[in-house]
Amino acid sequence: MILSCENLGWETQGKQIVRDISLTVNEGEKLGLIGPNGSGKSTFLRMLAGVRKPNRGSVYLDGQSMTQLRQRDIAQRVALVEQHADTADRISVRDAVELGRTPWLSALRGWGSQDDAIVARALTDVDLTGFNHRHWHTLSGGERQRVHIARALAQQPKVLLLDEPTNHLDIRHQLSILHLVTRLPVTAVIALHDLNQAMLCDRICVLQNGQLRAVGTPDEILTGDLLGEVFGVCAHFLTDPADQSRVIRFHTAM
Ligand SMILES: Nc1ncnc2c1ncn2[C@@H]1O[C@H](COP(=O)(O)OP(=O)(O)OP(=O)(O)O)[C@@H](O)[C@H]1O
Repeated sequence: MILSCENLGWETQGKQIVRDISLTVNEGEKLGLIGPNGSGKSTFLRMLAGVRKPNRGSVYLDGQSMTQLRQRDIAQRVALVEQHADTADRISVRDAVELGRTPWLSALRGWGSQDDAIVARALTDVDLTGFNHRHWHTLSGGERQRVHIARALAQQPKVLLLDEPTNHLDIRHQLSILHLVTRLPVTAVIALHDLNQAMLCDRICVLQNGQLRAVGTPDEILTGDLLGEVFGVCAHFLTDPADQSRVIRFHTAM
């Protein structure tokens, strides 16, 4: 599914938080979303998900404006994992992930064995097999993060929007979630603070003060000049002898 937006903007209290963003994310593409704290990444993702109504511009799914789609139609197509997502205390892990199936259920189409299999698969994908009956409030931060990702996977969306999906995870789970997402047959936008992880994406989009500063391949975008201008750091590029990939080391700017 192609996700696009035109002249997207949101302002509050007279302050323009996201301004005039036009962008197309191609079918199956993984787009990394980077930018300093407060640059508008979460706000932009929420508008792409249809959760925050833009003040200006529109979001399109395969060319159809989101405003023409019912909430249920959007939920069958788009899943969002928010940065500080919470859920009711008494819910079990299994129940939380089953919520991902809600957009697909109706009076005519009740819960079936196929839904059980999808939920079980989602739990396996995030390495939470055996957590079915654990209560949400007993989970660690990283386990909660993985439950939210499993809920989004169980939704079987065509567009997956992830807001810093790795921020609570240990390094093994960071890598496994990123590799899982990059292999999924979905169009994805992933907000990331780890710029080395952002290099796994097909393209990277840089936000600065709510504006689209640049978009392109990791090699085009992650240059010393741009990182200096946007993040105010000095970047040095090394080569990993294991696979010849580029690694960025950061230093405070003088
Ligand atoms: N409801 C709101 N009312 C007032 N200001 C808001 C609101 N939502 C967001 N902002 C402001 O808009 C700016 C962008 O916020 P946003 O959360 O989108 O940034 P971000 O790039 O995701 O930041 P971070 O990297 O810190 O997560 C911030 O300065 C934030 O304080």
